[in-house]
Amino acid sequence: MYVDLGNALGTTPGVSREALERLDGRVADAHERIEQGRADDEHGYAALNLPETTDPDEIRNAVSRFDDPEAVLTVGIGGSALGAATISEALDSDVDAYYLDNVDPEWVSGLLTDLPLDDTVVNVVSRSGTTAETLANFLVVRDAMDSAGVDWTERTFVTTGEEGNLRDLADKHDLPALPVPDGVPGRFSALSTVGMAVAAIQGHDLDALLAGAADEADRLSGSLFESPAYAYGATTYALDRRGASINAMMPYAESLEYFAEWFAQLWAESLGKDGVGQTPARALGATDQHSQLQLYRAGPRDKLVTLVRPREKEDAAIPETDLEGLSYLGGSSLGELLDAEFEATEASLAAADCPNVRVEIDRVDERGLGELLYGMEAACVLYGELDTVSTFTQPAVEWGKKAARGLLGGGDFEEADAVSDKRRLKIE
Ligand SMILES: O=P(O)(O)OC[C@H]1O[C@](O)(CO)[C@@H](O)[C@@H]1O
Repeated sequence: MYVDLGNALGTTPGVSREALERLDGRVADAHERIEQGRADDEHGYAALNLPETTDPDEIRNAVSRFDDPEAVLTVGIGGSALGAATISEALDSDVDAYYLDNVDPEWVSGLLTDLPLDDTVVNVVSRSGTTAETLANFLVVRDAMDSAGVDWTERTFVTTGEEGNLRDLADKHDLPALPVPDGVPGRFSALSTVGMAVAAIQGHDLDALLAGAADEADRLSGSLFESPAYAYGATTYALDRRGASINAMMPYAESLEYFAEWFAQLWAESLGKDGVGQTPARALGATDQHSQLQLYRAGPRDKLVTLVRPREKEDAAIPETDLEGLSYLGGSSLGELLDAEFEATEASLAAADCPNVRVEIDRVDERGLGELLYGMEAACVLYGELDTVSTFTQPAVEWGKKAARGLLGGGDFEEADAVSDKRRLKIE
């Protein structure tokens, strides 16, 4: 992973090189704390050990019984789906990957109608084993398989913790079960059993994913000027402290669209604590140049833009044309145009004094994804240390979970009654 901070220096909001040099002392202290946490396999910090602790053979063996299915359907939500989706959506495979990570009935029913259930592997993923959306979707999928005359126990494996409803189900029906890594919150689990089982079924190179991550891990050091991951984490932190409370993650590759969604959970759920936290905005280049860029360039000075691209990509020629005014396109290529758009957007933001950071990988392959996923995770951990937040918890999500369960009659939750139907001003 390569990071270029040039367009974050002296912008508005902006950070100076001197300020980064002053911050580097705190980066060194944070790095020491992170390394100690890794050495002690502490909750959360253990995520940064995954390049060594994830066993690709364990994953490959667990799914080896599913011989070349037409499709793999993941039933999970949040970190239990987004890591796998980021990897599978970025890479080509003959095995189609689908994700049920919401409980929209029309969407779920439509997908199950279209899926070849007799040739689909179902991957049910939940660290806690109790997430309502995941378990509800699993029950619906199992019923659809029953109705289709498919033996669901022959086509289902689970990835879950040692306890919970999902573990009980696996034990009861002797389902293949992968463990979730200890001490790794879901949003940090892409490079583990949670995020890599689908990649294994799709035939992707798990070792290259982990090798890319290991490369980035090897570059973590006591200075942001030596580590792309820390450079990104420290600079986004410094910009947030100076007013850039929004970070628009804008990859210039359709294959990285899911990566922006994964990044949003990583950044929001890790850093949004006790009244602070930089808001991730999901964007896509070049598409959002015709959508959100107006706000990024001419709106409030409260954001930075992260521009991500692969340095190499397969290309497609733009045919020559004699159409009036289009000669500049003909004979060029879509890749050249996309690169020109990337660089023009970068320059446009810089010309308007808007902070932006360039992040590049060699190409969107397993190694590049490993670097990018690990690099952003390490950047997030550093940011959390600098912002002195509890990076690896997510207590604020619990209220809504209990309320939803209470509203369904799954448990008493007075607060839900206290709030619902009180604050209404219905305009109908
Ligand atoms: O893997 P689980 O336990 O089903 O949780 C799914 C997601 O829900 C959360 O716990 C938030 O509710 C995320 O942190 C997690 O990635």
